[in-house]
Amino acid sequence: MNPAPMVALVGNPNAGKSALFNALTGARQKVGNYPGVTVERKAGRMSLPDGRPIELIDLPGTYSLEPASPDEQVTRDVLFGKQDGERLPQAILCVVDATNLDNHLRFTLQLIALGLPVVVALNMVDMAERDGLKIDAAKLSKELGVPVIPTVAVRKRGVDDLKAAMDVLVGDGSARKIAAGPGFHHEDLVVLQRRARAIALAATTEEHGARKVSHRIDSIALHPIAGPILLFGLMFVVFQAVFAWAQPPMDAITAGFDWLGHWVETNFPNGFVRNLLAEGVIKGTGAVVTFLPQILILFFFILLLEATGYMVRAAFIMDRLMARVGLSGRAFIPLLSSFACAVPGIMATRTIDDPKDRLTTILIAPLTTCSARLPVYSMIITACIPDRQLAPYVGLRGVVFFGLFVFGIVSALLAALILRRTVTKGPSQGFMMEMPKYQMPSVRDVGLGLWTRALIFLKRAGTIILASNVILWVLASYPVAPAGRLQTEYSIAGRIASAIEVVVKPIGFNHHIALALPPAMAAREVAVSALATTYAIDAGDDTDAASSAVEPKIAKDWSLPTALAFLMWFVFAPQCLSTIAVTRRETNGWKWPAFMVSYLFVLAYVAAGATFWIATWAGL
Ligand SMILES: Nc1nc2c(ncn2[C@@H]2O[C@H](COP(=O)(O)OP(=O)(O)OP(=O)(O)O)[C@@H](O)[C@H]2O)c(=O)[nH]1
Ligand SMILES: [Mg+2]
Repeated sequence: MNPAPMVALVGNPNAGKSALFNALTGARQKVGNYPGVTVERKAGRMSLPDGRPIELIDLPGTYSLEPASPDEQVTRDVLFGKQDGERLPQAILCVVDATNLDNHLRFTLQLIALGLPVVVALNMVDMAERDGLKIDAAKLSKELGVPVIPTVAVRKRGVDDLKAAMDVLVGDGSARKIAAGPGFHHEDLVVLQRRARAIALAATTEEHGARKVSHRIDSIALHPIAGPILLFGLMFVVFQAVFAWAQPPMDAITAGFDWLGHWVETNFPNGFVRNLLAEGVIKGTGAVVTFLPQILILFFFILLLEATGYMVRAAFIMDRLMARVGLSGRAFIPLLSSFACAVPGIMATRTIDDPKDRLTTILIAPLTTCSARLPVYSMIITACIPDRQLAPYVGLRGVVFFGLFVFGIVSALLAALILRRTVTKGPSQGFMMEMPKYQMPSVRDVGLGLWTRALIFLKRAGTIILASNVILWVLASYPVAPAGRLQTEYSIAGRIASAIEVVVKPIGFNHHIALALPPAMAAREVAVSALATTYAIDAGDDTDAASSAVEPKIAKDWSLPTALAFLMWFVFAPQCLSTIAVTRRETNGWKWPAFMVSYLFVLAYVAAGATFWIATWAGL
């Protein structure tokens, strides 16, 4: 049997390719209202009206066929069948943004010139209508010489027509060969742009100036003074909300796990299984899962800001600052993704064309506050910072939390500044990013985004966090301590921790922290579950200590300087194996991950130590 014909989705960034891919295949690829969301090729299956299957490939957006950055290279390689073991696409589904026709058509003309069958999805016609633009698809089709189908990818409008057009296009299934490589010269591009503009003009039948909405919002959002104030204010509100709204659901989750732990303790016979379940599994994982509401609230806001198109404005505002430390403006989006997790953040650096710009961004990505740090920060803040209102709707905990995020950003910028003058020296480039249109966020996209985040988090809790914690529990429970000796000191893990303690004592760390640090290399949240578990082991059958909440134990056991030093450690330390692995993959070797791990550990040690000694000296 012949393999299903392959059709590649190609177009400028932010044209709606992934949204269309989702509409056609039922997949759940990430869509976002900024260029550079997709950085990898993703395949999916769709079927034509007669049931024949098509392999559809979603690709990173690109402005032309001359690749500038690694993600654009992916698109080019697929189009020319250059990827290993890859066949040539049978046809191209070119997605253009109806509100930005002349720019997008230039690339369409290049694609058509390749000689493969092309169908154009004239996407975002709803936005064009909103802007008072009317485009004659039939006329556009005549000018271009290929079928043009108006679509609204997010509402699945035009999908059936598109399938019908693709049916004709893939026809008998015999692939044509691409005639020549893209030998476009600069003059050609100018000619091409002129033709694109002429075609766009001819096909636009009506235009009345309603594009003012975006302009009016931007006159504030991009204002040199009002813009940064707005950005700062928005972020401030977000972090307040994380603490203000999350408490009731967090209490409910804690109560649920406490109930479960209690149930296990009363219904299982005393022994290995009961203790493993109660201390290692339920208290440990429970302590981490409790933070789900905070993570979801944070992402709710991030997703809203992404979907509306505001994030690119934020990038624009930050650009001056970023340029000063030698970062490319394009580094903003990867750094923003790093707030979720440094792994997709480092992958998103593929949109940066300059290799040294890209390397710098990879090296500082672990400094932005990823969501795995949130449970650690939140645990310490709840344990050590009183729940005080500084002003109506302004809580102290939210302010400290916000401060830690800002501190992460400032550290990343400082690190970039130093790296750019030493290890990754080179000229840096200015900002070049299209401003997307403002959009009302769709409930479905935001809901789906939250759902994905929740699944990622719960999956981590159920796999890597659970596994690390079970291993820790076993190592911390055996050999059983004789009467009078503390279990978490006598056990195997306890002895390893005592060795580590020698190194970390000078920066104020105690035995429990030394126990938690090695397993937290697997994932930062393990620091929380490990503390919950080791405190549970020490409490033994003491039912007063039965709650899985760790915060009261920390509040009782740790001095404030120790807690602050622990926080500082987590701002800097490269406590994450996946980040190291992805850095190795993206930089093709061990040199840069090794460098990254060393500089971050040194920074973590120095920062934690300085914090501890200054706090002690200040009498905290
Ligand atoms: N109103 C409207 N919005 C759309 C339409 N198609 C896509 N969008 C929105 O446009 C934005 C970009 O969509 P994506 O599918 O991520 O764009 P992309 O072409 O895959 O972008 P890259 O992966 O960055 O190249 C998202 O916010 C979508 O929700 C449409 O037809 N109408
Ligand atoms: Mg995409």
